[in-house]
Order: sequence, then structure tokens, then C-alpha cells
Amino acid sequence: MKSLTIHPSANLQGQCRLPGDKSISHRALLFNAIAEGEARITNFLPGEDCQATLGCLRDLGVRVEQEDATTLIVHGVGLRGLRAPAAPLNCIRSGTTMRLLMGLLAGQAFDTTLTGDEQLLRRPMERVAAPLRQLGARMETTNGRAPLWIQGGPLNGGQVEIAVASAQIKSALLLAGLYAQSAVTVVEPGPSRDHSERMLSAMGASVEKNGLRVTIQPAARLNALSIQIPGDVSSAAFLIAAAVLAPHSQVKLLDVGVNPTRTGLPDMLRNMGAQISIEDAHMQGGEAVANIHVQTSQLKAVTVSGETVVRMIDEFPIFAVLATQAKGATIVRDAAELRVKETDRIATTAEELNRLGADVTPTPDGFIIKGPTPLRGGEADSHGDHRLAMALAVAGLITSEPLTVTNTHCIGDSFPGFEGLLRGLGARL
Ligand SMILES: O=C(O)C1=C[C@@H](OP(=O)(O)O)[C@@H](O)[C@H](O)C1
Ligand SMILES: C=C(OP(=O)(O)O)C(=O)O
Repeated sequence: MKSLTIHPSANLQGQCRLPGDKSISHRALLFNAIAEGEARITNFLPGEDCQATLGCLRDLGVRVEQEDATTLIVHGVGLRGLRAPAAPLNCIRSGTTMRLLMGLLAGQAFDTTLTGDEQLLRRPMERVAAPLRQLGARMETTNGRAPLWIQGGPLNGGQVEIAVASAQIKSALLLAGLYAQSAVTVVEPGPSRDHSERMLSAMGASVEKNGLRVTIQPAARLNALSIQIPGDVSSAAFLIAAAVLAPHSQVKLLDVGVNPTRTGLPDMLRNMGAQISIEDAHMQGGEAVANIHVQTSQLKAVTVSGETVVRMIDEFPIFAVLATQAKGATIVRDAAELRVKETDRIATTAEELNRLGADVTPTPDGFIIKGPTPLRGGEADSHGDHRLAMALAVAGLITSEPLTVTNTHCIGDSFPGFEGLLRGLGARL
């Protein structure tokens, strides 16, 4: 079992580029796989989650050449060109892979079985299966979870209202909509990340957005789209937090994706008093990209609720670490979704931070964190959750003694190179 020991650090300095955005990397692969033509994807995230998507697409007969770890050439097979896989598709630990594939495979002329690691087999899949069935999809889950069986076939159009603001559910329905007999409209309870809408439009699909409703028309084809993937703002969050917390630090992160559906963490940090600025914003391949400049800051408590939660849904383990150092009681609510991620992130984050001396009270839909509290070192466990592993590693920069985070292999699911980048800024690990 891999582990990582972090020593208290100060004076983080320098600039760096982040690996490619995970959500956009998955989509660039999946959508180009069913497009016409050849697409070159650069700054592709070579993390385990995106490798899961790549593996599944290869099993579906898509040819993808790898020039190097982060440069891929996808040879699109067209909307009807996927072929039946010889065995169940393995989505490993990637919820995005499984859920987007459910939508894509519902409309194919063959059947598929989707499975994954034990961690993924615990996560809810009826939330995708049930809305897809409203379009006429035929699929069965195992008590609401994977393994799941998809009997491909014709799909109807129509309007589907989804119960949670989730880009994964929305994207599955949009992919199914490409294959439906008439338009599919998805109505969300709140705005989730919109990378699918942007990329499908750029590839020639008709996607119309009207508030919380998005309508896609059945497509005859998608055009291949070469794309440079922006740096992942969810990975940047760990380096931002490191610079805010470690004394005398000043860091610049280059070419980070700053799509407004994703920037809840920097926005909240600014409300907490952090010195953080977003500079040189420009559009790149339909997504906003910018440099993020951040320095050591004193923080005050805030309340996070509603739409902001969705805009920083993957950032709560690291946000909780930041909140332990903020003056006052930080309250997170409306975040029950955290309970069905790689781990129950409300429970695991509270457990591990409290072990280090923090004052975190879990609630059904969030936490209350009182600060500032000194953190002690020793040992903390990731529970196999990449976001928690990295959050704890950053906490180790300010613990009184060195901190060993156990079970850190999972960091590679979303942020290969995390340790090297942190070390490059001067952290001692
Ligand atoms: O669509 C995506 O790429 C993702 C959406 C989010 O999940 P939900 O949409 O289910 O909240 C997020 O937690 C996940 O890391 C990636
Ligand atoms: C929840 C996450 O990913 P997924 O749902 O794709 O497993 C994540 O990366 O934090």
C-alpha cells in the first residue's frame, strides 16, 4: 500500500501547469470516438479515470493512437460505428465513465454489461438508468448499482426532469438524445458543469440551452474536434490551498480551466479573504482558460450552500482543510451528494480531519467546521479516495509534526504528478 509523508512546509514559490481537466478529457475521448474524422487531443489527462474511458472505447472498437501520455489521436467511428464488446466493460473507479457510457450505449444496436472496481460498484446508478428508461432505454441495475446490463435499441425523445443537479446524469441523457427519434430535453434542479453542451455544439450537434433546460436534437453526425484540454481547476484547488495555507507562499498556476460552472472554490476563497486573482482569461476550444495567482492568506469562515455547492462539488475535502484554518464556524449545506462520491466524503473527511485535531461536525447534507484549530501530524488515511488523499497531503503542510497519508495510490485517478508539482513549489514531501 502506497503512502506519502509530508513535512510542515513554508515558502511555496513558483509557477506550474496542471494536468488536463478530467471532465473535459473524458468527453473529448467519448465524443470524438463517435464523430466522423480524426481528432488530436493534447494535454489529455493520463489519470486512471480517463484511462478507464480509453479502455472501454477500445473494447468498443475505437482506434486511439497515443503519441505520448498526454497526446492522443482518436479515429472516430461515427455515431453507428461502435461494435459489441467481447466482454463486460470495466469502468474501474470512474463514475463519469460509467454514467456517460450508460447514455451512449442505450441507443446502440448491441447489448453491453458495465462493471468496475468494488468502490464504483457501491455508487448509485439508478439515478441514470431511471431517466434513460423514460426515453425507452432497456437496462437493469444490480440493486440500483453496477454491474448493469444495457440492451441497446431505439430511443424516444421527450422531456426528462432529473432529481439532482448532476452533469453526469445530464450528459448521459444528452448522449442518448443523439440517437433518439426526436428531441430530448433535460430539466435540471440547478446548474451543473456544462462541458458536454459546449463540446457537442462545437462538434455540430444542435444543443439549445434555456435556463435549467437543455434540448438536444437527434444527430446525423458529429464532426471530429481537435482540442487542447485546459488545466484541471479541481486539481488546481489543491495547489491553491497549499499556497493559501503554507506561510510566505506565492504561486501562479498557468492555463487553468475557469468555466464558471467549476470555479466555486476560488470564489468562496475570495469571500473568505484569500488573496487570489484570475488573470489573462481567454477562450480556448470553447472553454475559458486563465492563470490563477494566489498567496498566503488569513481566512474567515463562510457558509456554502445552493448552486455554489455544485460549482465546487469535488472540492469539499480540500475546502474542509481550508476551513479548519478559518476564523469562525464554516457551514456547508445542500451537499448530500458528497455522500455518494468515491467515498462518503462527509463522513471520511470529518473522520480524518478530526483525527488530526480539527473540529468538524458532519451533518446529513454537509458539515460545520470551527476554526482556526492547530492540526497535529501522525497518520491519516485516504479511504481510497483521491480527493481526500490530496486534501490530507496539503493539510500535512501545516501540521505540527510530519503527516503520513496512507493508501495514496488513488491520487493517480485524477492527478498524476501531484507529488512532483507540490515538491517543485518547495513543499517537503
Ligand atoms: O460530469 C463530470 O465530469 C463530473 C461531474 C460531477 O459528478 P455529478 O455530476 O454526478 O455531480 C463530478 O463530481 C465528477 O467528478 C465529474
Ligand atoms: C466524483 C468524482 O469522479 P467520478 O464521479 O467520475 O468517479 C471525482 O473526481 O471527485
